[in-house]
Amino acid sequence: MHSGSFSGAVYGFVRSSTSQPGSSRRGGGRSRGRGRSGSQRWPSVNQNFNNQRLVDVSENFDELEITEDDGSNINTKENSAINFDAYEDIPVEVTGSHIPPPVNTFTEIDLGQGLNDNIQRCKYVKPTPVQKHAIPIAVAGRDLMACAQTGSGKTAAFCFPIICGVLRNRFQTAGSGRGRSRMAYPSALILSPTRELSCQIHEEAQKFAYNTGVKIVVAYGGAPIVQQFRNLEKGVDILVATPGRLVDMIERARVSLGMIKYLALDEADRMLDMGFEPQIRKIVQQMDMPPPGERQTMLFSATFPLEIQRLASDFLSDYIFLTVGRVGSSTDLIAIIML
Ligand SMILES: Nc1ncnc2c1ncn2[C@@H]1O[C@H](COP(=O)(O)OP(=O)(O)OP(=O)(O)O)[C@@H](O)[C@H]1O
Repeated sequence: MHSGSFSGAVYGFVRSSTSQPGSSRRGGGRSRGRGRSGSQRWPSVNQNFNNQRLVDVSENFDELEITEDDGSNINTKENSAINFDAYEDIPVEVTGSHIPPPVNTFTEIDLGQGLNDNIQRCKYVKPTPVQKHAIPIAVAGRDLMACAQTGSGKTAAFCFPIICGVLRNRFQTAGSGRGRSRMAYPSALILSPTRELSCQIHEEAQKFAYNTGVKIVVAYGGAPIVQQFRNLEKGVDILVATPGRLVDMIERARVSLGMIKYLALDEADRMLDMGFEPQIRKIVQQMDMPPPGERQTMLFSATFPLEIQRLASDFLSDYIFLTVGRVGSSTDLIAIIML
């Protein structure tokens, strides 16, 4: 059982003053804050919408060195998109059975050399609170319901375990399903509400997976589907998609979810606000996706209204419930849910 008494300090993450203009993806003007100083190296995500040219991380990452860092400069400009000083008072609640302990450094978790190198390239020295808890939980193979605000570092929290898992499975399975047919068989699916968020997740995930051989493809509506099919044909391990476009691709028999081992839903409350629940349920429950227990599912949401609680109980299996900071709307909170 989970208690819904989410009180405490106001969420303490702040945006870097170096955030890219135009990166806001919410009507309310909330910015995603992909703004560490190094991000000026990356092409604007908006470029992708027009010319379909996906970001080539290698063009940029080769310039970045892997540097040993003792964590003493975590508030320097290099990685100050997040104000780590604001962490101290952030309330964290974790409930569920056999909860893996949180970590204080990324190196405490066995993420593999390739991912560790890329974490250093990204200048992520210290995990954010959601990363401290969510990464060990997910790497242990557990399902997770996480309530955390935008800008808290959720992208890495679900990408690191997924990339790590895909790499581990490489040794056991044939990989990205290439060569079978024109049907793509991703082993991980990340659902997000908007094309902007999907592109941002894709861009981050490419950095994290740089040089590992893990193939990440993004699919979103409002852009020609043909180019996205071509990207899928080159092979895909991790598919980042908006719900409507993914349903379209599945119905055209170009994507199968039959090999999915990892499912992450980012900003689940936002997806429901946008009316995506039928598409999400179709994707997760009515296609060929393995059922809860046979896949690993991570559900991220800023708020925890009844609809999200229902999704959690329908999509997750023996899950761990993590709350970092104050959950969005106190009136939406329901005190108890059953595991
Ligand atoms: N451990 C870390 N160390 C340094 N910077 C980090 C760390 N984790 C995330 N960041 C940076 O902080 C910013 C916000 O992180 P991120 O975009 O992952 O948050 P998010 O919770 O996924 O946001 P959203 O809700 O908008 O999806 C990004 O610029 C990201 O690169």
